[in-house]
Amino acid sequence: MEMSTQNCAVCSIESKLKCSNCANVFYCSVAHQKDNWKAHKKYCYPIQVRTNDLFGRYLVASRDIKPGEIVLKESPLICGPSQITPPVCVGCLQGLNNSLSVECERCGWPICSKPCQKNISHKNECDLTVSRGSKVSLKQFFSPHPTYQCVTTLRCLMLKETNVDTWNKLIQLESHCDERRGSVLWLNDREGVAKFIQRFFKCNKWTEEEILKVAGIVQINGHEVPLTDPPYVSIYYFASFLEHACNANLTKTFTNKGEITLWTVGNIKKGEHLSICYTDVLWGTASRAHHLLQTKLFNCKCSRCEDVTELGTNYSAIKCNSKDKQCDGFLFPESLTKWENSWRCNKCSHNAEYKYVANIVERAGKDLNAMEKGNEEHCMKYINYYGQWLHPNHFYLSEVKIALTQIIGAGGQTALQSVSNEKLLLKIQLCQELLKIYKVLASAETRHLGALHFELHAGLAELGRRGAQQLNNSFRGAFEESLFNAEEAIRLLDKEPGVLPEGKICAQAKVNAESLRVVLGSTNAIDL
Ligand SMILES: C[S@@+](CC[C@H](N)C(=O)[O-])C[C@H]1O[C@@H](n2cnc3c(N)ncnc32)[C@H](O)[C@@H]1O
Repeated sequence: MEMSTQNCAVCSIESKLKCSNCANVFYCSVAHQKDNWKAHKKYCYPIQVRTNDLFGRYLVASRDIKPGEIVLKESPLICGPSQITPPVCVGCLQGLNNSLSVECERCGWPICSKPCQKNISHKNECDLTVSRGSKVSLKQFFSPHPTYQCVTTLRCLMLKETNVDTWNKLIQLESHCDERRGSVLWLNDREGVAKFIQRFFKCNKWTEEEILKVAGIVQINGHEVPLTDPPYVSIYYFASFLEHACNANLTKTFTNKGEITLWTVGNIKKGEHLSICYTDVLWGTASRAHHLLQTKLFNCKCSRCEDVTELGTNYSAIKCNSKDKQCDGFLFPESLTKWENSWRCNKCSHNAEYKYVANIVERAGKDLNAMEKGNEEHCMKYINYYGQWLHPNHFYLSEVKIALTQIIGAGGQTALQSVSNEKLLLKIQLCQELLKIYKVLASAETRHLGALHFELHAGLAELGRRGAQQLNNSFRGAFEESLFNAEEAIRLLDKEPGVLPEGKICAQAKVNAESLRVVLGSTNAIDL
């Protein structure tokens, strides 16, 4: 990382001119800035690496950053299959099935088609399998296959021989190898990755310790990339220094080529910590905390985790079960650190045993898992039933409500036309309620927010159409609001790659917004 300096990056003369994009590098003249551009552009981002005891290395903004700005865009150091995955093509990493699979002629690893055999990233496991003396033979494609557990770690280990520069970057990253030792994940890595590599490839190139360190680097720094189904894993260099916050200030997207792009939704001040969310923002605090501790080995102390009401949204709250039936309060954990202790009502101070809370949450979770998510009737039943115990904003109810916003009128504008008025208004109301919650909880979660804005836009456009048919004057307002929401969807989803559903939603929103502008007779098109 280039350090902030007052000396010209080319001739070392003291200088006040600094690169306006990254604010990290100084030049004595425009000529020297131009001379250095080729070398500098790889690092020209408004970020600086800092270190403290709590986070280890982390990134801060090196200047004020405006909404929509790209803060970092970089190619991966390495890509490979997820550790737990059914067999995927070892070339392009796409999912396979019995009819879409051939074997690499040299090593037998499954590929989707002959050209993938020559994919350079496959050469690692291919060469090692050839020197092992017998081919891989995989016959089932539906459940996670143990042989795949080692592939990405193996590809990282091979960098030491094949690409020393990349290896030197990778090996600097956090592995938590000491803290992980003895944990369930570490024991699994020892058997399924370290011992497996040594046994399967009949190879002693690396010690168990070396393999476990690299397996740790993959687990701590790997990003799940949704460009394939199932997603694959990539490790990036600078992006690995980003700290986690459940209400992060950066949005992460991937380009069609697999680069990571990190950008801002709101304003960020110079010196402010830059963060992404390592876990699922739709989960309640207890699940997020558990996941972060198990997989990334830290306790999150962000403002959302430090508040049992989750920033006033009551996202984990349960209805009070006091004998006094009049109480319309909600139960929250008494202790921030121990959600398994008793819960207390925010109105009548009634104390509920954790057993009572756990029982409701467990049942609601199991029923949600077992439920057919695309079924409108099941979703309605779930909301009515669990609405008896859970806060209306509770994470399980919110998840089902998100599904409902997509199910009602699914299939485009013509499908929405056959939806009853009551259902149409429900779709609109749910979108508005959910947007209110998630703008507070996770304002950088642009995929969810963008999709909700799109559904709201669609609902309002249909409301406008019905109003116009009945010569009801309110239709113009509905169309205007619909256009606003289409524009919001575009703003939030514009950096999504075209291959992902969100990229397709964005493309549709652009078409719809144009039609709405025509309907409204507006010529003041916004910048897209
Ligand atoms: C992807 S790495 C981030 C870079 C890392 N700090 C380093 O020095 O390489 C993830 C690790 O950073 C630390 N970390 C990230 N966010 C944190 C947070 N909000 N609180 C405490 N530790 C955090 C944890 O040790 C976590 O396992």
